[in-house]
Amino acid sequence: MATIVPTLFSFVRDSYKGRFDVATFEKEVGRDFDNQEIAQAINKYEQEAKNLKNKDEIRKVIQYIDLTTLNGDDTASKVVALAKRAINPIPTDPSIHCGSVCVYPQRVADVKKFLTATKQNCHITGVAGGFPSGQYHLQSKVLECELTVADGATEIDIVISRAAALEEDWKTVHDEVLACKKACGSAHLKTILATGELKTLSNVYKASWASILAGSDFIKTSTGKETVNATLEVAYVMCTAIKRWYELTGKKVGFKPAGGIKTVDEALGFVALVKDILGEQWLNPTLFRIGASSLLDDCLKAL
Ligand SMILES: O=C[C@H](O)COP(=O)(O)O
Repeated sequence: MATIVPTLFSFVRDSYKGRFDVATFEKEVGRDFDNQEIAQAINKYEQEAKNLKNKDEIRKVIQYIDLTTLNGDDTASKVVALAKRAINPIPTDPSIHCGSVCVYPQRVADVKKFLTATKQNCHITGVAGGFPSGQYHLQSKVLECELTVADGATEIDIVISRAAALEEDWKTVHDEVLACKKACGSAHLKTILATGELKTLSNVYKASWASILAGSDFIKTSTGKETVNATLEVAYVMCTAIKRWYELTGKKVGFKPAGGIKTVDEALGFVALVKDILGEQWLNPTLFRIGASSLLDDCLKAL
């Protein structure tokens, strides 16, 4: 049995690899979400967040953070200052560091140069692939992923085509993510669904599934630039998709809520949700990140 189970897992996983079959996709994603059930679960996570609020959990939250700046006026000195903060977010405790520093493609080389010069390590996330609108030619999305990895990004955050998603063209959503995944090489790919623009929870589940099938290492809620960003409701649906994929294939896909998460209380709501749906095994920076530009400030205040 011990040998049969992994073999079965890899058979299911390999049968999905690199191809998109519309009928199989539709069969898998044809499910409804019970809004009342989700509302009850969210209420529970918000309560649990209060119980989780202690210094140990806050220190863990700091380690989940992809410390982010995504502004038009970002400069080399600004992203280097951010990288220093990501490497040593709690000045009195050098053992703690953030998950990564997250910047625009043109600023990746600045961070890499600083890390090389100072012989320090930190994951560099580059947002690429037409972030944040996704309204670019696929060739340019792919080239942007390649250039950003060449500049030193170890993780790439791309965003799906909402145009294709809203037109129910899930094959295009899948194929674009697959092309970007190939362009990333060994860099980890986090695929942003921009859930605030997907209109329905059913679309959020379908976008999750298309992105997972295409080989995303993580799925991420939002760019931080949509009107509505990370919510516990979409997190519930996305984590349900991650769980289903794990049950089918034995493969763990990470989860990254991002955008508008500013307080420890909000962050701990996502921690409670991940713990409930995916289990403790997901609660480490390999499988769980929080994309945030200002959450660290609130964490340090609460310590
Ligand atoms: O990916 C990360 C987000 O862009 C950060 O959003 P935020 O500035 O609302 O924290």
